[in-house]
Amino acid sequence: MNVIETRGLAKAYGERRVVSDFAMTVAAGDIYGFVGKNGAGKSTVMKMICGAVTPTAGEVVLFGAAPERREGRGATASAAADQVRRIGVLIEEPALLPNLSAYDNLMAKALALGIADGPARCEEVLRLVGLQGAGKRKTKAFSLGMKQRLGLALALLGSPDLLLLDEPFNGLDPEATRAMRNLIVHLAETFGITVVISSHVLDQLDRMATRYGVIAEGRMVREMTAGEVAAECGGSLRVRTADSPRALAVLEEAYPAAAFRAEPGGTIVMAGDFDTEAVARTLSGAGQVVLEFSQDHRDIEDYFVALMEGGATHV
Ligand SMILES: Nc1ncnc2c1ncn2[C@@H]1O[C@H](COP(=O)(O)OP(=O)(O)OP(=O)(O)O)[C@@H](O)[C@H]1O
Repeated sequence: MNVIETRGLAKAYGERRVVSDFAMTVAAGDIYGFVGKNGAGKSTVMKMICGAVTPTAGEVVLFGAAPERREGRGATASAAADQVRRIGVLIEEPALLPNLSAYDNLMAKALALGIADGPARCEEVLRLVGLQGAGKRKTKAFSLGMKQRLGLALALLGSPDLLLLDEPFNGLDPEATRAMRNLIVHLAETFGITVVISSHVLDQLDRMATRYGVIAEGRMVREMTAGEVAAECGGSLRVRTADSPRALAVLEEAYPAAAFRAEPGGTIVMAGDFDTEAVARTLSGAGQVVLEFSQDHRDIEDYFVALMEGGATHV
């Protein structure tokens, strides 16, 4: 089931279009890395998904059904509210009451949400985010990392099925970043929560995301699985020999699991990272004269920057 599907989503502020014809699909259980340059429109999209910003055009289908389709037009507003209640949101800095303790901040929201077992739930989410020892402290004394964790606790209070996290690693040191990442993965794996994370910290996303969406100038450039990113980022070996069809046959036999592509001009491209000497030995052992040989390494940063710039994406 798709937890989020946006169709033709658009937002303009006055004359300025910041999101246009935006199509995004997030499946249940995804940890979806939402990637784009500053100002590309990530926060605006997330705010439209959770109902904080009204789209200029298009629709957001949540949990497999647009409210009016599921409930009939009369009940649209309450159905939409039900859907929004299933979303936990951490967008920008969490709005904390500085003179209240972490626990009281949580209790204030628990009361507003009408959560039945408020005190127990507040203790539970404090424990989940590793703040059980700091519940009584006023939040004005919290470090940025603690504030972010408390923001996540607030987002978790209503037991959401979907978490929208906008730059959750912002301002965190490496240790706090790792703790936040482990926590997000734990939440996804233990409770089956679907997570959308916008972040510039690509190496963190690389360790957790199962799917990606890349936004540039308010438009979806591409969505892909982590496997596709790995395959496309994993580098490639380019080989040109005097007898390309024969060399291809030799390599396919020697590397049955590898993916090959033959380019015009006789160059063979093997997707992945290889022991170049072993490949060269295989070819020369089969009597093939190697004319050109190069290993191309791409990293995830280069790959996403190219996508965000609208550049080439293939090996
Ligand atoms: N309320 C608003 N009024 C006018 N313009 C806005 C408003 N909110 C956002 N924008 C503009 O919309 C564009 C997209 O902003 P948005 O915050 O969605 O981008 P982003 O990808 O989240 O960027 P960042 O990575 O810097 O957070 C920006 O140019 C921003 O200035």
